[in-house]
Amino acid sequence: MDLETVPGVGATTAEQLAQLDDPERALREGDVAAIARAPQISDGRAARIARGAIRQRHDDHDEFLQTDRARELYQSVLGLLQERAVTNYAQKHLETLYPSTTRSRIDEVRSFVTEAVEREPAPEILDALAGVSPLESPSNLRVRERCLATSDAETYAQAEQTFPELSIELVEDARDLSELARGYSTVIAVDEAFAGLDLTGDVRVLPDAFDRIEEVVPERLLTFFASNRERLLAAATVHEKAAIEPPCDLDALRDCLERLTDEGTIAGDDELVQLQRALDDLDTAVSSAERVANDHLREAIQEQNVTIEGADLLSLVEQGARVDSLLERELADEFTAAIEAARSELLDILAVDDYDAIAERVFADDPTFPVERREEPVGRLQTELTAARDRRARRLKADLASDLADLREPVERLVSAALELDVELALSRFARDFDCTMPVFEDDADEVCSGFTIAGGRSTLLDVPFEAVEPVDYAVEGVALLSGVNSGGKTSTIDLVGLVVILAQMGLPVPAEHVRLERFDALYYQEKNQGTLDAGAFETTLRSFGNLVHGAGNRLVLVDELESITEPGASAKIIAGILGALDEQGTTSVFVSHLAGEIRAAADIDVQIDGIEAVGLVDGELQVNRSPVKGRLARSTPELIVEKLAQESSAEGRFYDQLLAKFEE
Ligand SMILES: Nc1ncnc2c1ncn2[C@@H]1O[C@H](COP(=O)(O)OP(=O)(O)OP(=O)(O)O)[C@@H](O)[C@H]1O
Repeated sequence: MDLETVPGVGATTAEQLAQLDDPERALREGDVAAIARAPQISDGRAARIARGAIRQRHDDHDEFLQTDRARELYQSVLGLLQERAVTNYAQKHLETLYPSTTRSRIDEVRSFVTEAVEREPAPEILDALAGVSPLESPSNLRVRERCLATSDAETYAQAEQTFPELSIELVEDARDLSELARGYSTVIAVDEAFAGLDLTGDVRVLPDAFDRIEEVVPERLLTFFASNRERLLAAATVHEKAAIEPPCDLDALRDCLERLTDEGTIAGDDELVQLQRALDDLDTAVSSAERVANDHLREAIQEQNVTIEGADLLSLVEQGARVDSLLERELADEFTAAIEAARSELLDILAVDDYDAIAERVFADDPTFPVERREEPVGRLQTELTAARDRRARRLKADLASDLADLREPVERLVSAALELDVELALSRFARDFDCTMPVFEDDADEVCSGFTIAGGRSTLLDVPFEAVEPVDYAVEGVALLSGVNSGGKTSTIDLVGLVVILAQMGLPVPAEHVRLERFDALYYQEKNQGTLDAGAFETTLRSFGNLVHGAGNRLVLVDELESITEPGASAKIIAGILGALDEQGTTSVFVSHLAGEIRAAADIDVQIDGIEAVGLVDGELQVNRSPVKGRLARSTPELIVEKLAQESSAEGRFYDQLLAKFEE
């Protein structure tokens, strides 16, 4: 795949993307999190690139959202979806959902969503998802006790690429290798030519080292699993709680993780622990053994009455004989017992098998007081224990790395599946929280409909809790004016229309009992202006409508109180003209207006007027029927208040009757 063919990806971005492990997969699957891992690519940019790749796949090049308000509605929808995702990954992935004009893209998402909404968003799954995130490969791993050696410059360069964790050394002959073996615990020679040579030190000749990466650097796998432990365990729990078939044996995975420390070394091996402990305790164990022997001897000497014959005393004094010989003669048994006690103390503390012979040599059989260690056997013990520990650790690491190698690829799928589930659950939660249903597109249905029909629609964007939102029925084919009392819900109704159409064209379910619509090419939503525009701004707004009425295709146009841009008389004429042009094009349009009557009067066409009516005034509060009534110009709030005053029998009754009659003219 040529990355530069993706819309929005130039030469520099293509280079940045090429540094990913598998950029084609990331683009194909819309994996925003992976794309964002490329250098210099922000999350927002990654989402745009992923959307570009999807658009390219569906040959979907038209922008559906044509105005700021349309884009704002889309962002609100996205926000509601993202709030329902647990992982950062899913939040970003949801940004690849956009309102599309192509049937293949809408159908693709619809089939994904149809399955997703069946998923039960159980709290224990959501809890487990909190611990899942994409797997990471630790980048700063260094293994210092091992090196790789070659005599070939090309192999050297290749080794540097393949084994960034190891030092790579250039050598000429066996002597160089043996020299290296003094500085490293293990030297891995990769040239065939070194096989069969007499090499000293731990030098392994592995000409196929490049195919045995796990064996050469088992630490790479071990640290990968150690640093991703929590994510892997969480992803495993997600699979169990959601009853999804895992791509690997989860017990085997857990068992492997238990054999690893957080640093990527071996955990839970008794023998290794014993060897390490013996090494750590060696010095204190020897000191403790010395103390045992000397305490024993001190006690024995204190209790002893030594009778020295004159000849012996003379010999001691004249020949400079040491007290040792006296000790040997008089306290031989006690000395033997003291040395035995010291040896057994040492072995008890070290608690490792197979080292008795060396440990026994730590204390000499020749009687001395005080008893002191011999450094040579202590040093031997140190060397032998270290070698045994390293041997054991190496073997266990190799065994574990070989078990982990089988899990390396499945765990990627394990985590991906958990993250994808989060995307699905976000959609499922959205559909459940807002009682959504799948909309029906005109081109899916037997009966052709144009425009839209919403039954029992409830906006998710209102300033009241969703449970308190009153359902709205509204259908428009062609152009319509929407009239209604102040605060009756006119803006909220066209918001609902915009919201429903955006969701439907994203391929998502909509918050309504039933929705039918045509597949629109674009959404123009002109929000209400705050106050009259100056001449320049007025001209710009008019120009935007000029462009709109010249375009072609099935567009949806929603406009809120356009009359506020200029004086009422002129507004009514302008709106009537725009409606006429839109009607000619067959565009579906809803214009919210307080001047619906005046506009109809100025229009050349028979414009449909719908009305959001107040059904009465209770304690000064308007009671509103939120569903626009077809073909009815809604009475305004002032008219309702005048009517109420006229009905109340009062001295001014006649005055209010006359006022009311003015409204009915
Ligand atoms: N379907 C509904 N269910 C419950 N409350 C609603 C509904 N529609 C609107 N409302 C309430 O009515 C308020 C006013 O709605 P909205 O702004 O849409 O009215 P409007 O007719 O456009 O007002 P204006 O004539 O002042 O522009 C909303 O803020 C909301 O609290």
